[in-house]
Amino acid sequence: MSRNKTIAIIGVGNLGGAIARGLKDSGEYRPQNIILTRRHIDRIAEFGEAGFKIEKDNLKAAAWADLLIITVEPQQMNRLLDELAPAVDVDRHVIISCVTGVSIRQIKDRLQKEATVVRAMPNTGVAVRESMTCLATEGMNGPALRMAEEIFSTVGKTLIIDEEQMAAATALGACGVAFFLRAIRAASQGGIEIGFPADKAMLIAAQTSLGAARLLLENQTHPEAEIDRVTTPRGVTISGLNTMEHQGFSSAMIKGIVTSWEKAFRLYREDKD
Ligand SMILES: NC(=O)C1=CN([C@@H]2O[C@H](COP(=O)(O)OP(=O)(O)OC[C@H]3O[C@@H](n4cnc5c(N)ncnc54)[C@H](OP(=O)(O)O)[C@@H]3O)[C@@H](O)[C@H]2O)C=CC1
Ligand SMILES: O=C(O)[C@@H]1CCC=N1
Repeated sequence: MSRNKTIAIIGVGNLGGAIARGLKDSGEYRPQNIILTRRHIDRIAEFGEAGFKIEKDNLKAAAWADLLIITVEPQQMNRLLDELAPAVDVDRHVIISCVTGVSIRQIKDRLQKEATVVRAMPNTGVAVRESMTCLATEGMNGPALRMAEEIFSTVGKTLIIDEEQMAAATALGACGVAFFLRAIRAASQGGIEIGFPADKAMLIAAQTSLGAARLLLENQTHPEAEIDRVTTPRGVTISGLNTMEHQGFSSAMIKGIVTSWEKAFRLYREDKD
């Protein structure tokens, strides 16, 4: 359904660039059908060389594309929506906003149009087609939601949620990449301290975390069930785990996620730049 559509990714920074790479690598979307915008267009020249269209003018991009994937910062959203409003055709365009903390209602109010809007919360795993993308829409937008689901399913897993859960999806899924990477970094630092060179410590830590995640996803088990299989009685794992818990490991992760969730409600401010 979406494969023959033209797609604009508006505001190509870290996330927009990751989405572009993932869509191209999926083989399902041709870069010639994807236009990328940002104001400093020289910074996305590499995408032009990779076959994508690149454009400084958001209005031209919107006129060319059927689907508008928005990836600007929350504080940049109002200015962008004001600029885009004249080009948004409610009968043609589907807007997919990846912007944290800006509701569908706020987007439509700023556009002053009853546009079709889907919210998406992917993560930078899209670049390697391993994103966890939460999607939400409202009312009668089923076809648009299915289109968004189709797009993001080519770059990872998708889950449809209520819009009220978007801030939670941001903290757990989108910020989560950074949280788990920090855990991997800490593990590799431990590995260095007990004798591995940095590159080998990182390989062991990263591959081990990949295996741990796949155990959960493929066996559909609870982490504690998998942990029980690692913790040999009187063994070394349980001693390490208990020491980590005494130091507040689970508590730190939970408190960090709650802090990010709380902040997601406060990000949308008037025009930063
Ligand atoms: N990074 C992540 O992992 C995730 C981010 N998000 C959300 O995605 C959004 C983008 O995040 P992120 O990629 O990290 O941020 P970045 O700052 O890296 O990207 C934003 C990009 O938007 C461009 N931009 C700003 N205003 C305009 C405009 N008017 N027209 C065209 N381009 C514009 C900027 O480039 P220039 O200044 O050159 O125009 C910049 O490259 C945020 O809302 C964030 O909350 C959601 C999930 C995950
Ligand atoms: O840090 C941020 O605000 C964005 C939202 C989720 C991931 N990055």
